[in-house]
Amino acid sequence: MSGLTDSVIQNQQPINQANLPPDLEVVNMTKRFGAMTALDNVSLHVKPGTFHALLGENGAGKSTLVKCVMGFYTPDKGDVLVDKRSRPISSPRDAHKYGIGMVYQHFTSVPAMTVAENLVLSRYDDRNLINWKAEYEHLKAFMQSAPFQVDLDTPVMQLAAGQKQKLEILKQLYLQSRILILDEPTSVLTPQEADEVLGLLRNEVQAGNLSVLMISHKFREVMAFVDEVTVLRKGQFAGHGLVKDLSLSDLATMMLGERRETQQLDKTLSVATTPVLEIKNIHANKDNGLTAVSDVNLTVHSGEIVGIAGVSGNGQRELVEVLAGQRPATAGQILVNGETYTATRSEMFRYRVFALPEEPLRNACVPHMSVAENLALRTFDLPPQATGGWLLVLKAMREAAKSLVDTFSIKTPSVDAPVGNLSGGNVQRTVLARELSSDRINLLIAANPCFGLDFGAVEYIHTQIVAARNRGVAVLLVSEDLDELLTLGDRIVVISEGKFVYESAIADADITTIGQRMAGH
Ligand SMILES: Nc1ncnc2c1ncn2[C@@H]1O[C@H](COP(=O)(O)OP(=O)(O)OP(=O)(O)O)[C@@H](O)[C@H]1O
Repeated sequence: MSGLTDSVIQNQQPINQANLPPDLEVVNMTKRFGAMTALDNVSLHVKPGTFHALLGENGAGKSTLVKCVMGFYTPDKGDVLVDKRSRPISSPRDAHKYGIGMVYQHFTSVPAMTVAENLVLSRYDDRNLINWKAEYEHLKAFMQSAPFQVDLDTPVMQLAAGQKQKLEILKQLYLQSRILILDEPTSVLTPQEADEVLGLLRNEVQAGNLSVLMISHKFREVMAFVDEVTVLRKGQFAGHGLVKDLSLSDLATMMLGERRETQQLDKTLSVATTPVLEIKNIHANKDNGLTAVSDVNLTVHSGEIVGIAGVSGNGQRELVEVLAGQRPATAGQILVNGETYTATRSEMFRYRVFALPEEPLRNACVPHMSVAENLALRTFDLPPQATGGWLLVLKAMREAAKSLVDTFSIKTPSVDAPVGNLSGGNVQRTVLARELSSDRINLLIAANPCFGLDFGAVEYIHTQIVAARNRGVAVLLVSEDLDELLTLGDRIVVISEGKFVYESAIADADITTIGQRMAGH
């Protein structure tokens, strides 16, 4: 456990046994989507005042289970018991009545509104008239007594990811939820932010104020903060236990059903000399017109992975958007293969630039279109798919998709299923399959490519990125996961307040200095 974790956990308060959170049980729950059984007779028990993790590979049924508890889905069979009594829950509003609240993987706050406005908006009461002055005083008092603080007057769009996640948790505390369900709460946080948020939650659990049920893919966090785990595999219950009795390899075996060796990443020795991407004096603004990126310069060569480290909200997202043609640069120049590049679709095709963006379902997919159509988004107007009549095009598209689904192990009922129905990890694999499968790739820009993925998928994606690099692809890897950058990168750059403030070959990188630069020192 880190020093930070220790200090956060030590602050214990006496437990009020009489006022513990409710007992939550899921009993024999089954949920089908058409012919597909997403959840098959699964039971789970979150005891009052415990920190419980729900583990499983991508597509194991974790989100489906918690969505049934929250009333988003109606299970085909099974019960939710709160304090040992079966409760009808058909909406999050019902769940709230029983003290159950959920923090989602993606932020749900309204970006243009302030923290205070978002908190008031999150309430379930139907008051038409809001007495803002009284409300604001109430919010100030709430914030002072909350385990962590976020400035009430800041518009949400100006908050860094860590603060946004804290706001999502604060919303639930404000709503007086006693059982908090968290869907991968730390995916958008740095390790330090994650330790802080989980440590604060752990304090609340130990004080008997909260129970937590957390979906997680991060073994480190499970080992450090969690009391009990329930594991799902392919929609079925695969195991349960106390974390103190389980090793990492026990957890992995429960998840996968078999013992399995970890893969080695074989980076070939390469001397990177041919510049592929040149970023020259680039400036860019945030949505609100304030400076996001200020005078950054960087060259990425063929056969190298350059990692950009930084605390989220320091300009990395805007920089990637400029490189992906989703945001204009306000000054500066980008070259690819020595020629001016403005990231239009035709230039991306001509210069063979591929992008793995953050939040792929929103930024790189059309959710209601099928897996096959989404896989073909880059190539539908090119041969062989674009030759012949429409029926032939569709056939070619489905054939190409089937082969990609196989190669990239995408779990989908068929290539005709809407991509929006896939689990988060499988959406990510779909985008990855589309972007990485081309042998024409020259430059890969990846932003947090392993967000929300199980450890098997993470390993797979890392292997694919390194393989691309070994083939001579230039890779710009933006990640909030420092370990990922140190494992994959050849060089590392730190971005802070929109500027590059540190650069080093990975072999010579000094972790303490990187941490200090990330924190703006
Ligand atoms: N609305 C839906 N319609 C059809 N199938 C669905 C729907 N939601 C989920 N599924 C399927 O149910 C299965 C379980 O998905 P679920 O999202 O619960 O997995 P998960 O364990 O949360 O995965 P991940 O870690 O990738 O988020 C998957 O095969 C998914 O494709």
